[in-house]
Amino acid sequence: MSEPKVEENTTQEEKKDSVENISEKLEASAIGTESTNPQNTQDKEAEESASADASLLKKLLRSRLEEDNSAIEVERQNPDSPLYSCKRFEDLNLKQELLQGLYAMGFTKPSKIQETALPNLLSNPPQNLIAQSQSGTGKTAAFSLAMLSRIDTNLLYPQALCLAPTMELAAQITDVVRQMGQYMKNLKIASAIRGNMVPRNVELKEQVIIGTPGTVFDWSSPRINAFSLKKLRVFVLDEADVMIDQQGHQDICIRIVRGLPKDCQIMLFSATYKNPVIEFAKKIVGNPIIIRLKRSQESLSYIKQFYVRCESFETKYRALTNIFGLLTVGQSIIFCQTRKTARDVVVRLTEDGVPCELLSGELDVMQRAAVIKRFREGKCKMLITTNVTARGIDVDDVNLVINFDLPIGQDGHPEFETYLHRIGRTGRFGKFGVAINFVDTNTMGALDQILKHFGRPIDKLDASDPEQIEKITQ
Ligand SMILES: Nc1ncnc2c1ncn2[C@@H]1O[C@H](COP(=O)(O)OP(=O)(O)OP(=O)(O)O)[C@@H](O)[C@H]1O
Repeated sequence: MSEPKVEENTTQEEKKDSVENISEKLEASAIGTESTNPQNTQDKEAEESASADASLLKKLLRSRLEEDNSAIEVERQNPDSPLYSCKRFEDLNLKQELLQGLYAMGFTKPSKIQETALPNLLSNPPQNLIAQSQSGTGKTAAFSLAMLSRIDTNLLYPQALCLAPTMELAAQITDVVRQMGQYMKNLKIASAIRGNMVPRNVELKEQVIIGTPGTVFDWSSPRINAFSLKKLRVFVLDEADVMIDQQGHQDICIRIVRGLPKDCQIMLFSATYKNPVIEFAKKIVGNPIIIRLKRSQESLSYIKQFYVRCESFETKYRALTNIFGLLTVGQSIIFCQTRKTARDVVVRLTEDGVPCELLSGELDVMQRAAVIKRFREGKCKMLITTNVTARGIDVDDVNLVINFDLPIGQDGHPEFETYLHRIGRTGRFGKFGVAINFVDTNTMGALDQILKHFGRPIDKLDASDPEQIEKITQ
């Protein structure tokens, strides 16, 4: 049996128009693939004009990306923005070594959720919290600071536990906590994800455990007995709505909550909560402070949303390759509804010589970790995936998300929360992002519902029109 994977730190270290002709226009500007539509081969001029559009767009996007830092400053001055704050980290009563960690990460001011949640989270006696804040607004940093503030690194046993729905997300949180706690002496972090094993009946020395529910529960069970829930001071549920709403996760999460001592602080964080989920959460979390967003605040104004009308896999695929010719700045994520579609897209792109990688549940643990690592490092620029990557993954160079398929539930209705989480992979912490939805006759109604639900514009996209292209970057 191997040792647990341990992260150790010592001293350093809406308005909707009908879209009809975008795919034909895009077909004329296919880049990296041969046009398969003979009607379009006639028009060489269209190709040249599309290529000029492409370079215009690239320039605009580049300048937009360069403006990002000042855009964040502008957001910070706007009281309606999720990045607005009137406090400084120095006002939040954080330990000196945590402030150092924040400075090392380049964080200068807290975001709204951080300045609102942290005083509550750090107060004594500890208070429970159910918090909502838009994607990419610093929830992870908020609860990581709270966990690190509550632990005593002189005590060598688990005191803080954080659960996340996927191992990629758990690994990402582990990274954030490690960076933030880099100046805390003796800090040790254990990563409880599938594949990491621990010896039986030997208490872990790590003060923080971050993992997925199954493995964490296993480690705490009498069979493994690697830590005691009863000794925890802080318990965090990230992506809390899915953790308490999804079969499989729910049972384990509830069993873990029931095993916690009465004075253990419980924090739930997510960008989305359905009302019944909040009601249920209130029942399992004693006397919580609740921070909620109005529906109109849930989606971010700096993620521009568009849609392209495509009636088949072929037209979607052509639209994809053409848009890609236009939007090659930074990195992108393409969401498909099924593993099969994701695989089919990857196969086609690969045949056409377009570098991309697949990340879906059909890959094993090691393969998934390797793909996400390459994506994070920028070695992979285009990720084709399913909902497995919809939540939480934070790669700040992602400036384009494409919904190759809209997220539609088995009941035929759009999955609003999944939509928001997917598009929230771009537009991180005030950065500019673009989300493009491919819709056909069957899903146009779902797009309409998404538009009405969030009350944000989802504009018609016509890539042959320079004005429209310019609109993308405004
Ligand atoms: N105060 C801050 N100053 C600067 N950057 C920050 C700050 N807080 C967080 N960030 C950065 O913003 C990005 C998004 O933060 P984070 O991943 O915590 O968002 P989130 O709200 O948890 O997102 P999601 O809802 O997608 O899980 C990260 O790259 C993080 O490093």
